[in-house]
Amino acid sequence: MSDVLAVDAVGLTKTYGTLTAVDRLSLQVGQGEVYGVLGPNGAGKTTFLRMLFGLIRPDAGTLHILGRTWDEHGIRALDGVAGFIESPKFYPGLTGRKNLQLLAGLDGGAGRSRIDEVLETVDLRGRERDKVGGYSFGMRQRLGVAASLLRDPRLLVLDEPANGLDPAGIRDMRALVKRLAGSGLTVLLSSHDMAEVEEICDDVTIMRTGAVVYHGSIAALRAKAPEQAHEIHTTDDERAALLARAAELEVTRLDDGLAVRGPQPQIDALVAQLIGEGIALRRLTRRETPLEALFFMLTEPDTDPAAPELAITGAAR
Ligand SMILES: Nc1ncnc2c1ncn2[C@@H]1O[C@H](COP(=O)(O)OP(=O)(O)OP(=O)(O)O)[C@@H](O)[C@H]1O
Repeated sequence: MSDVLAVDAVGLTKTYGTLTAVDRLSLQVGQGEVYGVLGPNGAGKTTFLRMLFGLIRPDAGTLHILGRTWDEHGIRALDGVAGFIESPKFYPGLTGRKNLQLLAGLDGGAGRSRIDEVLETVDLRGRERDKVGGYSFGMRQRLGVAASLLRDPRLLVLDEPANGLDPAGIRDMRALVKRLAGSGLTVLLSSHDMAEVEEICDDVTIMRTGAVVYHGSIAALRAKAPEQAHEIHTTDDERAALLARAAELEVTRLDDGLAVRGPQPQIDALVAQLIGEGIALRRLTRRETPLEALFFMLTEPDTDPAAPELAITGAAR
């Protein structure tokens, strides 16, 4: 595999008036990696991808894509790159296959011979002769991936590919991205969903209001995550809270019930103790996963990502 980075952004900045949509973003994606750019709405993910696709120009910073830059290479900066921003657009009155034929033609025709193969890859064989207007949203997203694959890219860029899909659509899209990643393709995807990035990506950059609050591997992020929190509802939440605190669990009173955070064996012991004390357990459910909890800590407006307990800011590679 070549040493050239798939994406090498340094100090990338984009402002709109007084708003800094992307603030000195630096990130490096190696070839063969599956890289997530994660952040809540408005974090600057799409703005970054727009700069990557040359749809807008950065105000500052440099961006190399497979070793090329927009300034030096123009549209050739996208050689070997494919993907889509927001949702892919197709002619609804034409079939999936016809749409792909048209796109392959626009791209110089090279992809025509790949149409069957890419339809197979995205699981649309059997539906390729149906009009796209009758496709589900998930099928259209997968057709968008098929259209990207026609170019036989080395780098696939996907902007929130599972956004707006139903649970089955999300499952299919994640499985597709994982299959593509497993084939050695470099994938850069944006998402607001920690669980999605955790499932698919090796490395992640987490953004909040334009700035990077974490860079690094999912494994390193996981090591920083707090313990799993559970929500418990009992016949006596007051006493249950006292017992949980005595067991050195972190306790938060909710409008209804308690949130307790701590190691699983201590939670198990608490449950046994509650029952021993004659307090019935009405419900015990897991709250957000530890990584989701960490994501909220890093990105919610009222938290300070530089706080010592979150001391992972600037862990850039
Ligand atoms: N053309 C524009 N003009 C003015 N402000 C813009 C423009 N494009 C983006 N912004 C602002 O830049 C910020 C970052 O937007 P961006 O779309 O990149 O965020 P995002 O992380 O992709 O979020 P979302 O998931 O909501 O799309 C937002 O505050 C947005 O309102």
